[in-house]
Amino acid sequence: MNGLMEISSPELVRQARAALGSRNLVLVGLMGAGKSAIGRLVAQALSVPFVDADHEIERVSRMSISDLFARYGEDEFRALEARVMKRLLRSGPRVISTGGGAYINERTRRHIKRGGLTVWLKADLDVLWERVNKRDTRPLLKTENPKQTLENLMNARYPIYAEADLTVLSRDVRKEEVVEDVLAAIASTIGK
Ligand SMILES: Nc1ncnc2c1ncn2[C@@H]1O[C@H](COP(=O)(O)OP(=O)(O)OP(=O)(O)O)[C@@H](O)[C@H]1O
Ligand SMILES: O=C(O)C1=C[C@@H](O)[C@@H](O)[C@H](O)C1
Ligand SMILES: [Mg+2]
Repeated sequence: MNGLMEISSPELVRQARAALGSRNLVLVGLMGAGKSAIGRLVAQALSVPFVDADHEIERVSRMSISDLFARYGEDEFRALEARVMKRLLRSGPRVISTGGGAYINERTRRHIKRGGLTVWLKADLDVLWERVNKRDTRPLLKTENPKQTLENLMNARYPIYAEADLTVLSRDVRKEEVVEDVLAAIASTIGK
């Protein structure tokens, strides 16, 4: 979906935009949750800039995420991710879609908590699997049983994603519906 999205309620957009103020909206969650796809649409609805942290990491390193993992390993990737996130969080408002492991890393999570309003896009295993099994660009899923790996990641990570300020269910419905749920969740923080 690349065209302009139909948001049913301009009032909802207005409330969400007012609630966000100058903060960054930071989307967290597992691979396939829709952080990139939904984040782009939420930014468009709110008329604020959108940044995808994975793309930003690829841009500054001039390498793909897969190559970064293969050449330098996960620890180096996480250190780079933490630096990029810290910089992205310095000014707002914008919508920042994180990589799936960003919020799990303690250092990066600290930066995020300081600099943004966080939304966990939560999805169940089958929805995630349906979405991620079409591409093999995710280094952590290059295992013998990637669906099992995804389930293990869910079990390990869901308690940490649950620390996010807001949770929205990313389910098998039109993206616009999930976008509206995100806007409603942001709007609900007004005055808090
Ligand atoms: N509500 C939805 N309905 C249908 N498809 C969706 C929905 N949300 C996301 N998708 C699709 O699922 C796929 C994965 O989504 P996306 O790339 O946004 O996930 P992500 O959370 O950014 O994952 P990663 O952490 O790997 O970057 C994309 O092809 C996207 O278009
Ligand atoms: O869940 C994860 O740890 C990752 C998710 C992707 O967004 C990338 O940031 C990378 O593949 C690692
Ligand atoms: Mg993404």
